[in-house]
Amino acid sequence: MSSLFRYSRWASQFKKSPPIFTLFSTATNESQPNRPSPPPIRVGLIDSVGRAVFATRRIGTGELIHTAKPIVAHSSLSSLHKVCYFCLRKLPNYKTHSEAHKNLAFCSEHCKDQSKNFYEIENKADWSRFTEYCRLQGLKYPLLVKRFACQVISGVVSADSLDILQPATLTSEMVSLMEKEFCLLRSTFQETDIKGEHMAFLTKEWYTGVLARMRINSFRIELAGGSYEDFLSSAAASVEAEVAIGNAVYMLPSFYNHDCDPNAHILWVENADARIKALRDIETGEELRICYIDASMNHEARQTVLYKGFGFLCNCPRCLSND
Ligand SMILES: C[S@@+](CC[C@H](N)C(=O)[O-])C[C@H]1O[C@@H](n2cnc3c(N)ncnc32)[C@H](O)[C@@H]1O
Repeated sequence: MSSLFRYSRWASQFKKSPPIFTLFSTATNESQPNRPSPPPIRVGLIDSVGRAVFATRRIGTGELIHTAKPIVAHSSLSSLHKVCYFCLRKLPNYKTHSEAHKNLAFCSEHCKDQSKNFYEIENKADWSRFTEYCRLQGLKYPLLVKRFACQVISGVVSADSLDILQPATLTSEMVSLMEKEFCLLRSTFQETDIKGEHMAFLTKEWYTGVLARMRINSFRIELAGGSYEDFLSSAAASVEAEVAIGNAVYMLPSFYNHDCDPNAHILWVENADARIKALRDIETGEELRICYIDASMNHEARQTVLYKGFGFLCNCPRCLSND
């Protein structure tokens, strides 16, 4: 099946839905008053961009709209032994690369416990060839797919749990370039004692489908330094900076569309838990948008980066006015 066909089949699922639908209930639960209130947002569908996030009440500047835990996270290769395997929190006394031994470290018993099952799966294999290949090719998504595959094998997530996310359209050239990393991933698992039936999902089609979703929906995690006020002044992270501690995929943040003059912002303070905050006052019913790129670039450069990185031509008001 061609990637384009797969994408149009994915997109047509949503055309069958009413124009605007609510995926996440925002009603307060009066029978459980101690439960935190649901976030003041709903996910709806609009013609120009597909799914989108809307405010269900007025949201003030600087308000924390919601937090989100990753579905899957992986440290960047340069941070591999410097951050917690599970939450990517910086470790106080990390080992240097030459000292580092095979096992990765945790920041707490809680993180160790949360990732116990898939950490054991990952630790059964020798990932040195796979990791080296990713390092040489400058690849980050295969590392996320590897971690996700370990989660699937361990049974903590199902193999189709990312299917709801929008996939990138992959050219046949991109798909053939993935052959080597896919083969390395599969052969690394095959060298372990993991039973074949637990790896039945690990086909090339599954790999490319997951990677296509990660290309569009994964976030590069940079911890916010300084005060939140300092951070508000910088609406977007630089795509090229070397300060990322890792990458992660989330569910709800994946429904936020891009704007070159956003009203919301995603940030990370101490680990991979994301916080979505309002950059300015947002009215009830207004769409919430974040900025995927460095918004200080000029119009042409922004369009190029968005098209190459995410495959879309930006239709935000700033771009439509050629600013
Ligand atoms: C992370 S997803 C956002 C949620 C997406 N609309 C959905 O239905 O899943 C990013 C995709 O949304 C669309 N999109 C987001 N921002 C856009 C914009 N400013 N202009 C045009 N399309 C946009 C593009 O198709 C892009 O690949």
